[in-house]
Amino acid sequence: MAAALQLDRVSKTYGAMRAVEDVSLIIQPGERVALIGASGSGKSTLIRLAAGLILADPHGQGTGAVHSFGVKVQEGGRLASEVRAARRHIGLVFQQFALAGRMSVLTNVLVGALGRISVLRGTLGLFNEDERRTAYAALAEVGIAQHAAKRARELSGGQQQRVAIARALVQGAKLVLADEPIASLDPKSAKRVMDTLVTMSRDHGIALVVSLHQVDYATAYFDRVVAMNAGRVVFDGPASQINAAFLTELYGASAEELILPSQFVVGASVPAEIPVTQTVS
Ligand SMILES: Nc1ncnc2c1ncn2[C@@H]1O[C@H](COP(=O)(O)OP(=O)(O)OP(=O)(O)O)[C@@H](O)[C@H]1O
Repeated sequence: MAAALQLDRVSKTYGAMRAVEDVSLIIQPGERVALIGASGSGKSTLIRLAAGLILADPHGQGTGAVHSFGVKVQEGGRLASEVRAARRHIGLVFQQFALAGRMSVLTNVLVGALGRISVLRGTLGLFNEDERRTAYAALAEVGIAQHAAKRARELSGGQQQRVAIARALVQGAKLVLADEPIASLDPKSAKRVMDTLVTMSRDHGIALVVSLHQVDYATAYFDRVVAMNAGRVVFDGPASQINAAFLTELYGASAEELILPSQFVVGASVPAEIPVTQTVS
């Protein structure tokens, strides 16, 4: 089967700043990968490139290409003609909860169905009973069905992230790209959102790429970690290899940003070197 995500020699330059430099990456269907790196290392840019939200630098034939499940997203600095088909199976979860705050939670989840229904029906919000049932079931799956009728903005940050996950489920996403989904959340909500993302991936065989600042979450929830520094992939391997000493080797002084004392233990695989200030059962 084609890779869930394949990046071939992708770069992105902003003015004189190389945000992403010559990155090639393959994520298999159903695979879960944490993308780590200090602030400014290129994680968000890489995720946006993967989703076709921004264009890679034009490099010529065969480079700067992004494919998802064999469907081209972009190549050589141009969006592919089939990008809409690719986006249909790519779910997105962002740090800033990208929901329509005034609309109901259920409607926000139904937006996930828009790729499959007519523009007119979607614009008028004419979702049928089946679609509503599916959206409701997705909300139940992420544990917030009781909030279906509320306006999205009335929900907490963690609950809003779970709405975004439910939307990806309704979309029928086969790949979910989550850009710092827990950056604005308290530790308890962060754990809940990570649990929900990983459960969604496992239960539905959805490939998952999550960019994270907090390395302890990466090691607790993922088998594979991709580490970026100054736009480049500097490590791609088992999470078990990641500890404070290794991060210092990779990042020097900026490793501190990634291995700040955890607020709580998120899993047994938190590296022993990371000081833990408080334990929550
Ligand atoms: N739209 C933009 N215009 C100019 N420079 C940008 C833009 N987006 C990102 N950059 C720069 O590209 C580099 C990589 O940024 P990016 O946001 O991808 O990093 P990041 O690892 O996600 O950081 P953070 O963890 O702080 O979100 C940074 O130096 C950033 O300032």
